[in-house]
Amino acid sequence: MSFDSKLRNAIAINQSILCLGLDPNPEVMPAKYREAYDLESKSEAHHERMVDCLWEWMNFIIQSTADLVCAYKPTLGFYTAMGAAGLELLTKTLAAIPPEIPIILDAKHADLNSSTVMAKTAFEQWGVDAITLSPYLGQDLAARFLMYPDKAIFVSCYSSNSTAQDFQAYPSREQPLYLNVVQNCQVWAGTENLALEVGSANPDALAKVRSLAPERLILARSIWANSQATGQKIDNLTEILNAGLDANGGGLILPVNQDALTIGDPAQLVRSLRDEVNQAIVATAHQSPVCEQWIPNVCLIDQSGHPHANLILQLFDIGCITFEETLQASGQIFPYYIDLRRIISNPQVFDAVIGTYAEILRELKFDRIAGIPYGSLPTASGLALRLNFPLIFPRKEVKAYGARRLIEGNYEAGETIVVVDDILISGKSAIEGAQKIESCGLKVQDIVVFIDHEAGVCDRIHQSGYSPHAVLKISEINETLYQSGRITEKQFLTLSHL
Ligand SMILES: O=P(O)(O)OC[C@H]1O[C@H](OP(=O)(O)OP(=O)(O)O)[C@H](O)[C@@H]1O
Ligand SMILES: O=C(O)c1cc(=O)[nH]c(=O)[nH]1
Repeated sequence: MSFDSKLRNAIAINQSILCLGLDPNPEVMPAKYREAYDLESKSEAHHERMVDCLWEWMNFIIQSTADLVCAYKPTLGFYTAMGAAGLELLTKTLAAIPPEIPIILDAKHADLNSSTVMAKTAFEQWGVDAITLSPYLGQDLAARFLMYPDKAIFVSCYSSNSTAQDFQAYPSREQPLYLNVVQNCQVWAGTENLALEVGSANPDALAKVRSLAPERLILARSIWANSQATGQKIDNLTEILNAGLDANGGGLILPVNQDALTIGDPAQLVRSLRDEVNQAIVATAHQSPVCEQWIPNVCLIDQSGHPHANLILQLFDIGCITFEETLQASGQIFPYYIDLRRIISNPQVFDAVIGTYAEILRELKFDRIAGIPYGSLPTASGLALRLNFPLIFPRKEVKAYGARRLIEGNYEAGETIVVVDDILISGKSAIEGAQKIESCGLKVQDIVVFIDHEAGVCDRIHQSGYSPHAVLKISEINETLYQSGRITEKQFLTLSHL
């Protein structure tokens, strides 16, 4: 089962968004295990027994809390620090975790050279479901771990450590590096495979990350830093929930105070925290409709969200929608430009876009796929390979040399062709392409595009005798970008007045 499904199930079954660290730190070992541990530690030869003491402790924590948390998070450093015996302890601890509870290995891995083997060991040998990574090696590092479609990475984007401010807040409060990290890794992978880790007792950073990544899972850390002692209550729980929850009241994992590891009855502490958090979530959810109904001129994110919201944001982030006066093929000048040709340079986005076209094509009847040059040729090629259909394309200009063909690729007269284009603006390119195909004895019924620019273009396609299908309407893109804070009100209005 994928990390994403496992986590959702664990949240639902245990009614908990709490994640518990499994850190065998001898310094905070409870007295019950401490005595035996201290005794063993007096002798070098008794190293194995010391590890046994730590395992008994970890196992007790797991057995006490497995019905109260949505994930466990062992910190790799505590285990590797003990050498070979520590790795043995890790293996035993992982094995004690019930298979339905996802494991997030807190490795903060940051070494590119060892990343392939690390991914293999963590995901295949240890069987963990997710791993934390340091972001500064960039997408190359993440890519090694993203080779596993059922697993996930948590990109560590903000730390509560005060001296980390020197880096993460650089160069300015308005455009700090950590938000750059969030924005950048939005295009590395979809929401099922890439989550964010934010360590802060102060909800501000969490809120900023959430506004840039409205759809991502966030693992909050260090929220206990300002709370008074024994860990039963988080001082600013409501603020943290308001800052970190997504528009659907989910998408957030909270840590249990590490005090839970040190006390005699961890179940009681975790249960009372879980109940407190759940009540606060319900109270938070009750507040939202009131805001939505009564605050005028403020666009809040629609609770239901667009099913392709994540993809829309990724398209925006890779520069597919820009706001500059641009000459269109029709000769008109628009104050924006939609450039879907950029998707081919980002494999994750390209793959997701092809998936959305494929859903539509699977419902249609045709013999071959035709792409409209040039913009849609890569997409049509991707679809031909994904759906296992032959590909052709009408040439934009017929060459004065070579085979001088109007249609490239093989076909039989009378076959039905589905036409694939990226965007319908005036509809001219798609209609002319379909007509060229028909002029060679083929039939065209359906034209499938990624974006319908609206303003009557689908009517024109119908009037020319074809059926238009679009993954997205420009108005849906506009709404999603505005609700997520990606575009200003002025830009929203620009795209609204087509
Ligand atoms: O509906 P329309 O008004 O025809 O506009 C949409 C067309 O414009 C773009 O192609 P473009 O002509 O820029 O050529 P390219 O794909 O070769 O870049 C786009 O790829 C569509 O095919
Ligand atoms: O030429 C156009 O009209 C045009 C093409 C395209 O890909 N995007 C856009 O906004 N306009």
